[in-house]
Amino acid sequence: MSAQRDMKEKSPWRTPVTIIIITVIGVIAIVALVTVAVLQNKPLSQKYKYGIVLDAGSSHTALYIYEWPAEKDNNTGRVEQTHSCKVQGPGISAYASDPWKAGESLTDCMHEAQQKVPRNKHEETPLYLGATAGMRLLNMENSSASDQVFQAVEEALRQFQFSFQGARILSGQEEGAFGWVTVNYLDDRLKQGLETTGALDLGGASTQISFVSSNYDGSESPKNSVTFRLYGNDYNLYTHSFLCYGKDQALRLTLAQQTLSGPVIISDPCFHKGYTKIKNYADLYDSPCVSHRKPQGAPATFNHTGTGNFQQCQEQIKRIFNFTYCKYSRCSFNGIFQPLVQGPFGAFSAYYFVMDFLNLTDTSEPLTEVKDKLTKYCATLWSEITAQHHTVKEKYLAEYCFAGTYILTLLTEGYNFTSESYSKIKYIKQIKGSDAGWTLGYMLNLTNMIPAEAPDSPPLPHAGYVSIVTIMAILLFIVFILSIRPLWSRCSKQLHIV
Ligand SMILES: Nc1ccn([C@@H]2O[C@H](COP(=O)(O)OP(=O)(O)OP(=O)(O)O)[C@@H](O)[C@H]2O)c(=O)n1
Ligand SMILES: [Ca+2]
Repeated sequence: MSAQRDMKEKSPWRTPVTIIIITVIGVIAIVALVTVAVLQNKPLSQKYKYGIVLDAGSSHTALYIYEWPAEKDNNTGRVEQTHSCKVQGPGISAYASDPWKAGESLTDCMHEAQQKVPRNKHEETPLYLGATAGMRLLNMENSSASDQVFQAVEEALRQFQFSFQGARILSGQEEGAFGWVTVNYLDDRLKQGLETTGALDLGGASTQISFVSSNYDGSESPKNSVTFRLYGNDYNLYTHSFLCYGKDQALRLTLAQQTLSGPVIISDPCFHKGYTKIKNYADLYDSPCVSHRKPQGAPATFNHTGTGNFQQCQEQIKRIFNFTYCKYSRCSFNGIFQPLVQGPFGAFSAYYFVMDFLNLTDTSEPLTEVKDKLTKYCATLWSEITAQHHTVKEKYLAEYCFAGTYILTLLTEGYNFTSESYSKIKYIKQIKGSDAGWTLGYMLNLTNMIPAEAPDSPPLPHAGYVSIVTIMAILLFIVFILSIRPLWSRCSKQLHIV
């Protein structure tokens, strides 16, 4: 008996030290359990991924850097633009006769990108170049020149450590559709399945309109229809890109119809009174948008003189749209199908630059008032305009009367926006810090960042999961304490005996 008692008393499980150790281990285990629960799905340190897109537009090239958390969480609109760089000089299509310069022009912005993307991420960062209407026109006019420009650009981009994914011309459909994806992604409309926003993009050489129309299924004009399945929602998008109807080419079209007989002086209502400049016929007609209309036997130059009259300018601009034929139920212009515009719209690129300059971005202002203001602006003498805006590039400055009039005419006559639907347009440059344009949508698509189906939502939100594990841990702790209580009381009795 006494030997047995001796053994019991000497058992290591019965010493106060052992009991304290067990208690501490128990507490540590429970704390660890709760910590694991709290950190579940949350990385210890936030790591980022990067993507670079070069937008090789007709008038200029811009580089955009995007950043997103590396964790596989594609369920929120979390890709953000962290940096942009405007390439000095014209768009790459202007280097047709000197292709290597097109490549060289990109290097400054590429060096900037090297600085902005962390060094250890360069190799894994995809780099894309997408070209739009300027290269579309060059490709139509001289495909070998366009190939050479691409070769030069690719060679230049391969010099960098980034993961170069190629340079190509986007179709007008892609340009329109990706602009729409960008706007709706940044507005968090796709993930939540909200009513979408239409996209209006005005470039230098082409212009795009894209929107979802509830009473259009895409069958009437399949080439104007793009279908997407994003986050579990189906979208049937109407989109069209009008080549030659960007701001610069539309100006050529408008001027070309005033120079049919090859006059020496052109009195242009879209330019300010007092504006006068000698221009070359060869330059005006140096574009496939107008080259076929070059007047025979025209002199080398003409004197481009402004008369500053909004009403007459609008008349001239209307004539570049053809409304005479339409084989569909309804058309915008030039025989292109378009359902009635519907819902809110975001208007960006030159829509924004121009209307922002003219202080006409407030679309709650009635259209009649917008027209009145533009009438006054166009009627202002050129000398006054240059005096008021001496910091603005003269080429841009001379064209704002035309550009503003063109925008209003394109929207109301071309796309059939009414006073009411015009008020649903928002002129935008950026949404939540990222530029509106096709580049973000293009990258999201190429990196598969937008899933077709909504991500499986966990049965409980993260907070709910943490609460349940915490409650269970507390219960476990109470049970544990209760179970070691007899040991504690026996232990303290022993201490009393001693
Ligand atoms: N502050 C500015 C900047 C640009 N522009 C005009 O805006 C047009 C260019 O718009 P942009 O969206 O940059 O065109 P690109 O992308 O170069 O052309 P595209 O999309 O047709 O390829 C040009 O006509 C340019 O004169 C302007 O009026 N004011
Ligand atoms: Ca563009």
